[in-house]
Amino acid sequence: MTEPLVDLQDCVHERAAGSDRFRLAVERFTLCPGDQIALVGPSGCGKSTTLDLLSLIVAPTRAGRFTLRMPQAGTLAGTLAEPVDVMALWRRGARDRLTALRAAHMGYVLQTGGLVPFLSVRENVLLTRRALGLPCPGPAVTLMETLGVAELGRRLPRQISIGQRQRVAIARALAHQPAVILADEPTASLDPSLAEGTMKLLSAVARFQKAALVVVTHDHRLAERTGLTVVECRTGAGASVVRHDSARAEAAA
Ligand SMILES: Nc1ncnc2c1ncn2[C@@H]1O[C@H](COP(=O)(O)OP(=O)(O)OP(=O)(O)O)[C@@H](O)[C@H]1O
Repeated sequence: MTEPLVDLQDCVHERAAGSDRFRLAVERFTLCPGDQIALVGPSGCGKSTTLDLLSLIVAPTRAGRFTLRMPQAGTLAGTLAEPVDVMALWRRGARDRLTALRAAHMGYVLQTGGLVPFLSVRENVLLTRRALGLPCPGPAVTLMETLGVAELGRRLPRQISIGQRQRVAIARALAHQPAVILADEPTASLDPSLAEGTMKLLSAVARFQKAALVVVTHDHRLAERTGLTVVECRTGAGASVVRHDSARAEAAA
């Protein structure tokens, strides 16, 4: 059985804004190498919050288990290192360690690209590689060619189209070869024909790099056409619930 990269069990995140209370219960969530998941559900159900939990940006209020087991440096989805107890890191307030884990092993694609406006396309793509001290450009050249943005390297983000910006954002998220790619509505700002091509490219490059992919999307059908496993964030009595156990799904197949 494949070992999960991410393993959450009985994880709860609660927040209050004024008199509004929000409660998200991740009953179980495992993410294995090669998984490609689309997280869908009604507006406000907690899809982005789930992504923020997975990307170590938001702390769980409590968790029965929250571990990360990432590939050892330089093995690209090969041998997995010993599990890291993420919940223990949050309890200890070890934010530097959480930030380092996120930077080394995760890539994040935002809805509107989030590119640094005063850096060229090439420097945007290389940003995380440089921060991690990895050789540059490394695999970024092939990645930019695959995503059709290699010719745009010298331009600034404002000098390219919105569709190109999203493909640059995908290149940036993958350039340091993270084990996990998280994307929040990566095609929402694109027209439907561009959205389909971009989602399929994201899926293809993630598969090529052997990274696991979690995409938040409103477009259930696009997720299915792309071949992503659809996981629903359900709203219930007083809480939203997410459940996905890819390790079990594989065992049952
Ligand atoms: N920074 C915040 N402070 C307080 N409440 C927040 C904050 N961000 C989100 N929320 C609330 O938390 C709940 C979950 O929000 P979240 O963004 O995770 O939902 P979502 O499913 O991604 O929504 P959408 O599909 O509309 O983007 C909502 O009730 C939202 O209003």
